[in-house]
Amino acid sequence: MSDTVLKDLYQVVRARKSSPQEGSYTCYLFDKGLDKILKKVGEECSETIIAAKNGVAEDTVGEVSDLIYHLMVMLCAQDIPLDDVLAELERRSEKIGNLKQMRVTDKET
Ligand SMILES: N=c1c2ncn([C@@H]3O[C@H](COP(=O)(O)OP(=O)(O)OP(=O)(O)O)[C@@H](O)[C@H]3O)c2ncn1[C@@H]1O[C@H](COP(=O)(O)O)[C@@H](O)[C@H]1O
Repeated sequence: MSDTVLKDLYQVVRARKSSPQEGSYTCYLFDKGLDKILKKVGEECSETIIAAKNGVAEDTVGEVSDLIYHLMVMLCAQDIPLDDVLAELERRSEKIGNLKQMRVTDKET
């Protein structure tokens, strides 16, 4: 899988917002508005939990993918750049990585 798939998905979703297309599910969601988008995020979240609880990996992968797509729609609906989320994850990764490194160093001394 390309590591740009998330960025590509976000770009497609953003393009749907600025230039609506016939038959586009994304445009249908933008037309319905934020409450509908948030309802879908909630539904997909619940379906993800149920799939994970059932323990069928293939179903969980499908539900997580639905959830991520709807999160991308939610971010676009609120004009929040995906890069802000990626930067936050990167910041946490560095911060938590540094903390773990400090703990290892503490144990060694
Ligand atoms: N990743 C997705 C994606 N994941 C899920 N879905 C749609 O999300 C919907 C979720 O299904 P549900 O049964 O929960 O909902 P529904 O009953 O169809 O509709 P609701 O009335 O409940 O909203 C399905 O119609 C799926 O097709 C997606 N639709 C689009 N994308 C991506 O968005 C791009 C643009 O899609 P369009 O906007 O449709 O051109 C596509 O190329 C994909 O990359």
